[in-house]
Amino acid sequence: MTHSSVSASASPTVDGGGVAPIPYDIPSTTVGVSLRSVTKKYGPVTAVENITLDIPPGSYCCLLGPSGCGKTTTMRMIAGHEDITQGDVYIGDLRVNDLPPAQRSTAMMFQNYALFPHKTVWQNVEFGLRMRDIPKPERDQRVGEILEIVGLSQFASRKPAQLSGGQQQRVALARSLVTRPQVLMLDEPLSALDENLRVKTRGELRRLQKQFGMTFIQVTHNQDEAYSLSDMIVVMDHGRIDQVGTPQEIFVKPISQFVAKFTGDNNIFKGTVCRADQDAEGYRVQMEVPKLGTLLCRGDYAQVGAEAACSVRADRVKVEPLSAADTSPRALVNQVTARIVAIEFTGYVTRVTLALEKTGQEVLYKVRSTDWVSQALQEGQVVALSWLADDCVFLSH
Ligand SMILES: Nc1ncnc2c1ncn2[C@@H]1O[C@H](COP(=O)(O)OP(=O)(O)OP(=O)(O)O)[C@@H](O)[C@H]1O
Repeated sequence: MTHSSVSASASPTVDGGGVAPIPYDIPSTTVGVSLRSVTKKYGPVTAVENITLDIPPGSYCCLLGPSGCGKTTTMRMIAGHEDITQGDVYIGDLRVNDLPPAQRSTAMMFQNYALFPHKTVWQNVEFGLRMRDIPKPERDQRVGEILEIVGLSQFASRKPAQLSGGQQQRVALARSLVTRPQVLMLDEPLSALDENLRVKTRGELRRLQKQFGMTFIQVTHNQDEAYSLSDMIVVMDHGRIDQVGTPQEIFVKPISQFVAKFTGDNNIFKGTVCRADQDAEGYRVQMEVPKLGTLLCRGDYAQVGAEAACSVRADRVKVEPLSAADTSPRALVNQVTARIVAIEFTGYVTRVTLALEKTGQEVLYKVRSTDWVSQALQEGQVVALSWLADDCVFLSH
């Protein structure tokens, strides 16, 4: 799983548009990470349960899930800061279960950056190289280069307290990268930043990861962050992996109620599979939803009689006045009446909450604000709510 990485002469840009190759050969290699049936127990608590996962070399992987689902424990086992109760961890082709962190070619960037407050930016970045007894001329060269890449050369003699949150974050990143790890792990690296800076900094992180071509593994509980950064998202729940996929796959095709709830504004309907017909694109599934009737959705596999659910994204539902709704039998599939209970203008998008007339279940509708205004619908109004079977995703559990 090893491949050679970058070495080029173009100048790096931190603020520029394109992704410039880094000007020297760090890291010389990058590798992937594999977990094989990995379990971690703390006494009676199972923090991570039987996880198998392959993170390809050079990818940006986010471990996404709610607090306590086992993300940090998983990352710490890869980095060697936590013993593995069962299973194997490989970095590249090397089984690392028994290797101390310093011998794993990994680096970890912590949530609070863990910078030395009394050392300058330069000294903070240089620290790891000193610990490795790298001679001074090489230290100077490597620290100088990495500070240039992260755009901090002019701040080299400042102390961390004299920097903004985003700049401190970049010092921490430079300090992790300067040791030339093959895999970089980042524990909620953006959580200390305010919203604007978070968005800007995540763009920088992604750009640097591409520049270096190095495997990044990041822990986050923020789905926007995972969507914007990742090549690969691993959604975790209660110590297990629920779904692995690209951001688009997770967004468009969640496989479980948990993923659908956690990763987006999805409307979920629970019921029983009453019919499943296979065609070229998978399964066309009919679900019987108590008090609501039959809904049609799409899935990769469904078993008749199984209790399951289906989900439709808030931006894929259609809302229209009852008088305008098509009442032909075909159009009545996935069409229900609902009352508008709340309208929330959030700028570009308006979020509309509706209560289904038959069940009272609340459903979210997200619409471009300009479109909403032209629809001229009011709170309290009863409307027709519908969605296409192709936009409705079958959730097996
Ligand atoms: N040292 C420990 N001793 C006992 N239980 C632990 C220990 N560390 C973690 N746990 C438990 O293991 C589970 C997973 O914790 P972990 O920190 O990996 O979750 P997380 O998804 O990273 O959460 P967060 O987003 O809050 O950091 C939790 O139930 C936690 O309480």
